[in-house]
Formats: sequence, C-alpha cells, structure tokens
Amino acid sequence: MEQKKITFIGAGNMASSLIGGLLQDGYDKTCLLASDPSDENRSKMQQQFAIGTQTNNAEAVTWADVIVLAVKPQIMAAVCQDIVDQGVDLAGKLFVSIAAGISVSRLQGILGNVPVVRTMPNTPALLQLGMTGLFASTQVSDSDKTFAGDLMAAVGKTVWVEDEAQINGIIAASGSAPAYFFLFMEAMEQTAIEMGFTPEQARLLVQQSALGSAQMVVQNPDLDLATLRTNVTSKGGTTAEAVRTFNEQGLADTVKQAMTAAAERGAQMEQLF
Ligand SMILES: NC(=O)C1=CN([C@@H]2O[C@H](COP(=O)(O)OP(=O)(O)OC[C@H]3O[C@@H](n4cnc5c(N)ncnc54)[C@H](O)[C@@H]3O)[C@@H](O)[C@H]2O)C=CC1
Ligand SMILES: O=C(O)[C@@H]1CCC=N1
Repeated sequence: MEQKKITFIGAGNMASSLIGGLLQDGYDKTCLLASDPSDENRSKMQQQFAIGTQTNNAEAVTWADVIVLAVKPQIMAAVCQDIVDQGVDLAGKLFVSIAAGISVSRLQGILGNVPVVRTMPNTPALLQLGMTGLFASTQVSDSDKTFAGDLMAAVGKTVWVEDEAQINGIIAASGSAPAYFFLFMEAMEQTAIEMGFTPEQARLLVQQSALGSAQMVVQNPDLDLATLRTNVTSKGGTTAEAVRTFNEQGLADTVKQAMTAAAERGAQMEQLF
C-alpha cells in the first residue's frame, strides 16, 4: 500500500494494536508518528515499535497526510478543538476516526469540512487478525477511501457500511466482541481450575479449544455454525448436557441483550460527546 505519513492522536491500546499490525505488514516506520501526553505510552511506542512520538498534537497533525483520531470519546471534541485553535492547516488531510460514539458530523462541526472515514476496529488488529467496519463521509475521495480501506485491511478484515448508524452495530458485533470471548474464556478457565487443573493447564485447555474452534469456522465457510456445533454434540452425550444447560439459561437471549446494549450505548455516546 501507499506509504503516507500517518499520525496517531492518542497512543493507547487501540493505537498500539493498529501500529503493531501495520509494522507487521511492513509499513515504513518512519511514516508513523504517535502523539500522546503520557510519558509511559510514548516510551512504549518508542521501545516496542521504534516509531517517532510527539506531545504536541498540532505539530503531529501538521506533519501528517493521514490523522488517526485514537483518543477516548470523552475527550475527542476538546482534542480536535485544540488542533483547530492552534491554527493548523487541515487542507488535503484525511481524518480516520476509530472512536466509538463520535459521529462524522460531530468531528466536522469542529474540524470543518474535512474528509472523515469513521471506523470501528478491534484489538486483534495487533496480530493482523482485526475486524474493522468503515464509513466514509461524502468528502472522502476515491483514493482516500482506498487508502483507509487498505490501512485497515493491513491489520485484518474490513467491511464498509453505507449508513453511519450501522457503525454502532459493528461495535456490538466486532469492536467490543473480543471482550465477550475473553469473558466466556475466563469463566471456562475458572471452572476448569475448580475442577482440579492448574491455572496453566486450565488456560491451555480453554485457549486451544477457542483457537481450534475459530479455525474450524474459518476453514469451513460452507458449514453453518449450527452444523459445526451439532458435529460435536453426540446424542445423549456430554456436550448435549452442556448445550441444554446454556439454552435453559437463555444464552442466546443474553447475547442479544448484551449486543443491543453495546449498540445502544454507542448511539447514546453520540448524543453525549
Ligand atoms: N480498546 C478497544 O478495543 C477499542 C477502542 N476503540 C476506540 O479507540 C479509542 C481509544 O481507546 P483505547 O485505545 O482503548 O484507549 P486508551 O486509554 O488506551 O488510549 C487513549 C490514549 O489517548 C491518550 N491521550 C489522552 N489525552 C490526550 C491528548 N490530549 N492528546 C493525545 N492523546 C491523548 C492517552 O494517554 C492514551 O494513551 C477510543 O475512542 C475507543 O472508542 C475502538 C475500537 C476498539
Ligand atoms: O468499549 C469501548 O467503548 C471501545 C469501543 C469498542 C471496544 N472498546
């Protein structure tokens, strides 16, 4: 992909995942810069990734062709306002926001009529196994759209949405999803320990089962998930008992409620921040 100069405003967890994934993909490290007031996070960037860092967002934006907005939603407006107040010339620059709950119109209300690609990645981007949803504002040119798509494709899979509101569905289905799987795995690990395994054994049992199951899904695109489940479930056997218990406890409904809550929170944040 084209090696444009990319500045990350905010060098936290998600920026680290994206930067790590981009470097793995061979992105030129001299084209990456991270701006963050935290000494600790800047030195992580220098030590872990050997990329340049800044404390001055306005200077970092001035240097870049592409600006990835990667601060918490609560402070996004103030951070953008400060960049504008410093008098930075934003002409020709592409903005890529990864923030949950910050609409394109909110950003453009501060930054002006700049091209904005609103995205929702997830942390497995670090391993180039990310999943990102993207939405382009009308100001985004075809070449900027291609660049933003390539940027996220360098760290995983991508899906474009035509309706910005669908980004909140992306948050529910993939942005927040690693936490759901970790939560499920934590509960399994804890139970395995209670069944007498060492913590190391319990983690291995759970992580290898999760990895193998995910690979079975990926490598069998023609098999639906219910068939994969049924293939494990012997009639009158052990899995059937576990699945019956999950169903009796309303697992599908719990998942639906949790995903709906995530999406609704995204929409609510758009009104708050
Ligand atoms: N963590 C995740 O799984 C995902 C997070 N996101 C979004 O990514 C954004 C960042 O989230 P995280 O990386 O999890 O948060 P984080 O707290 O790890 O990172 C935020 C960073 O912003 C820095 N920061 C604070 N004030 C700043 C300022 N004035 N200028 C520049 N940097 C400043 C902080 O020092 C910190 O390093 C959020 O908007 C979130 O919605 C999106 C998808 C997934
Ligand atoms: O929890 C959050 O708000 C962010 C967005 C998706 C994952 N983490």
